[in-house]
Amino acid sequence: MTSPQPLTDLMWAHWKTRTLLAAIELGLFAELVKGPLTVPEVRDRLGLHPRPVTDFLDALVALGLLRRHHDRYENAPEAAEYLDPGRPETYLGDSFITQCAGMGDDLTSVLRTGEALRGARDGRDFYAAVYHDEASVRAFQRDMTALSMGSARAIAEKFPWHEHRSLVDVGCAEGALAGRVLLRHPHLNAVGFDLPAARAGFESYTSQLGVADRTRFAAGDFFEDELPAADVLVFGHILHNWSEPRRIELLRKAHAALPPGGRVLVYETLIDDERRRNAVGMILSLIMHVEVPGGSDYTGAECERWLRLAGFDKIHVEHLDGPESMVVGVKSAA
Ligand SMILES: C[S@@+](CC[C@H](N)C(=O)[O-])C[C@H]1O[C@@H](n2cnc3c(N)ncnc32)[C@H](O)[C@@H]1O
Repeated sequence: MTSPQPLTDLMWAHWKTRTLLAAIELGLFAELVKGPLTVPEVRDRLGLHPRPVTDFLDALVALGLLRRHHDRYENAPEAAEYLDPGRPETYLGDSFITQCAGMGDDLTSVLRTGEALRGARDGRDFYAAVYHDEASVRAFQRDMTALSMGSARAIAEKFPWHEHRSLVDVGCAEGALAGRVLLRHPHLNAVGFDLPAARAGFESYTSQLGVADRTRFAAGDFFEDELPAADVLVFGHILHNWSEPRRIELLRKAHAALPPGGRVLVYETLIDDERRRNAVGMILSLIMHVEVPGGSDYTGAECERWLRLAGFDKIHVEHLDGPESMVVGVKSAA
């Protein structure tokens, strides 16, 4: 006899996420930022029905998202840092709404038809659709910042930045990676390279962080234009948007833009080489199939092969944070 628990765990995992989504949609965490509240206060402020509200709040306590002292509820530290919309630098609430509410409903049809959401044919269609106005560009960028923050902090610590003076964050979005690294390493300068629509977000984010005097935004299309030169070129969550030949093309461009001794750094939700353990990596790969045909996540070994084809050596793979890892390669002197 086997236990049904691996299956029922998945069912409860869905409900745990659903409960969190309801709290985000209702504005609960934002309300608790103002101070601890009792059940009747939460009920009144959010306009909730009295019957389910105590179970709702205590379920969030059990999930570790709220804390209860006597009859008052407050945000747990993780909720205070990542679910407070007043902290856009780390806010993950919008990511939960875009990643979890509704989008996965299309997975079955994508698996049947191979057609991506909104009929996108490749990453270009995807970004053209997502960047339809300034507000949606900013929402996408904030999402990226929140999702990449763990990796950005880990890269600021683990990469040998003291050996280099400059970096280009290729497909920088708001510049979360460049911002974190520059805050930690005052000797560095950075260029954020992205489509023109990303400029306003990048410039506002880096000036909020106080690193604008050491950053510059370069507008361009990484398939049409050369990449700016620097000691280190970073690709964060870039390669998984594109087909394999496109990935190799970008890495070859990076090789051309680096000086001898320069490094390329690819960070991504890398799938483990055996394709057995990093479920998040494989699920994110499914999300790529939903969003952009040709897009998918990949293993460290696959990335290492592309880096070698592009001319890099001394390649290593290193874990960063949660399900994310980086692959680093060196451009050796000819
Ligand atoms: C998935 S986001 C990753 C953002 C950031 N590197 C991170 O890890 O959070 C991909 C980025 O690539 C940019 N991008 C997409 N197509 C591009 C192109 N053809 N040329 C330059 N940037 C592009 C997008 O605008 C977006 O900012």
